[in-house]
Amino acid sequence: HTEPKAPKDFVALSSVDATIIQEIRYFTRHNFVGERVDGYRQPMCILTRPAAQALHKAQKQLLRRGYSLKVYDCYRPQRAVDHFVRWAKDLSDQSMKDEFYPRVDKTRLFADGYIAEKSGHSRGSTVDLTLVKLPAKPTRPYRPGEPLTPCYAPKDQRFPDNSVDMGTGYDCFDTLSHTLDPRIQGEQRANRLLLKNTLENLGFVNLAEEWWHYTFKPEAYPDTYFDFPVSRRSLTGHR
Ligand SMILES: C[C@@H](N)C(=O)N[C@H](C)C(=O)O
Ligand SMILES: [Zn+2]
Repeated sequence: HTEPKAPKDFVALSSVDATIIQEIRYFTRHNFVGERVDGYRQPMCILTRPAAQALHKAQKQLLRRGYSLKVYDCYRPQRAVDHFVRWAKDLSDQSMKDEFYPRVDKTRLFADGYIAEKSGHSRGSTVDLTLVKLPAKPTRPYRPGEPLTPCYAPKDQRFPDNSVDMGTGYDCFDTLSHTLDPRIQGEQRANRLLLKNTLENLGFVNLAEEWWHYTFKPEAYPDTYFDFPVSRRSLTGHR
């Protein structure tokens, strides 16, 4: 049967900037759901062209300072958000709590602003990302069932990530992930601010609850929630 296609101003980020590192977590089982999320057919970053071009500008500035961007999530189909909603209603499934939301009750994740039922990601101009100091270290895959460590533990105890220390891991649903949380100081705060200042200068707006979440403004599709799958095919022969 036919899946919806992306409008033609959506692009693969790799075609605009091949140097930006991609670790698409919802394609893997290493995320708060603990399984591949609906609609992620390939581990790729799709965005509206203006958002991708703005990330390319940010990357050029950061490379000069010895850093690279690394994206964890970009365009997110509505069916993926619906998967999050279904997962959130199933209180018997807390398999990833010990890493991703140890101190937040699962019933609070939407009310506390960590996950949205209508997400900016589905509009195509929102991205979750971090900084990697170059040269990037290799990473190891997550092994389903491995012991989990809280995402706010000291960096050397958290699940290994070749990113700089932002004070918490990605998708750490905790007040410590609030971008300007006063408990985050020193190098961790400086890292958050380097990402924030670089991106805000180029037109991105941060979500105060999450140091990793940015929307490029003005949005090409401020009120359309797309549902084409994350795959090369969604971009071929598109409208
Ligand atoms: C789930 C997390 N990565 C995220 O993107 N949260 C915001 C609030 C969203 O779902 O749009
Ligand atoms: Zn996000």
